[in-house]
Amino acid sequence: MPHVTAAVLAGGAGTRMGAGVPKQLLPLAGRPVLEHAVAAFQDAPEVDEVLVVMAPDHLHEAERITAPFPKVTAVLPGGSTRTDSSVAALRAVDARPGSDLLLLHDAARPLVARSTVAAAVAALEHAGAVGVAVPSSDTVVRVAPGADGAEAIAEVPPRAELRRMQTPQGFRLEVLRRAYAAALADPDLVATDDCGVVLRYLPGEPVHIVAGTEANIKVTHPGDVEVAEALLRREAGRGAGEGGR
Ligand SMILES: Nc1ccn([C@@H]2O[C@H](COP(=O)(O)OP(=O)(O)OP(=O)(O)O)[C@@H](O)[C@H]2O)c(=O)n1
Ligand SMILES: C[C@](O)(CO)[C@H](O)COP(=O)(O)O
Repeated sequence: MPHVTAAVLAGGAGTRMGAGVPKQLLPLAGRPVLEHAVAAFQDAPEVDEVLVVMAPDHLHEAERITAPFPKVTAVLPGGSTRTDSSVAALRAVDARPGSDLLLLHDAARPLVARSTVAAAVAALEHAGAVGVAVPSSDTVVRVAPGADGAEAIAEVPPRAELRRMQTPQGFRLEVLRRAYAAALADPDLVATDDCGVVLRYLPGEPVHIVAGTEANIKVTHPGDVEVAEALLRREAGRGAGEGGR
């Protein structure tokens, strides 16, 4: 059996939320957002170990929140971008040989389903990289400045080919290691997720997709915690196990 490490990325500042504290520390149904995300991996039988990558000024809060979770083996300081925090997780795993698979998950996605974690790990039996995604119900367009300089539609990609990426995103360690070795040598590296890093820097490496759930939202803007609370209540109403949580 492969050794699976999940890294919960909680190194962000929550600027868009504007709460005065990082959004992963905000209460969601009585527990911090971060605790929900960590609990999802603690409860996942496929996961052996959990690392938490926390905003450097809030390491002690993360240590306190995660202390009851026996799978949490380290709380590490994050970097200034999400990519830097992913690299911090990768380096920590690399420094302790024994891991085969690494799942990178946004702490800001506290409603990740157990079935999603299981599907991501299962896909790594045959794939080097896997992302979780859902179809888009909106039409998604690419924009560019028009002739008058104002934003205009430049392209309407076929919606059936589009997916919205979520986390966790999972990798065989040697794949993520090679991808980031190339990425970090690129002075123009800009990435919004880790599957994108593999796709760009290891073009021969297929990145598989498994279906996510609509409930796996990323708490990002004011009001999202209330949405997450409503989703949690709905999942609780469906009963444990049903609805995937
Ligand atoms: N330097 C960073 C930035 C982000 N993250 C984490 O990556 C996830 C997704 O990032 P995002 O939603 O952008 O979180 P923030 O960076 O906190 O939000 P904002 O951009 O509004 O400041 C979050 O769990 C966040 O804590 C991280 O570990 N390290
Ligand atoms: C990784 C991610 O959650 C996939 O949708 C997303 O790209 C993170 O973006 P953010 O700007 O760091 O929230």
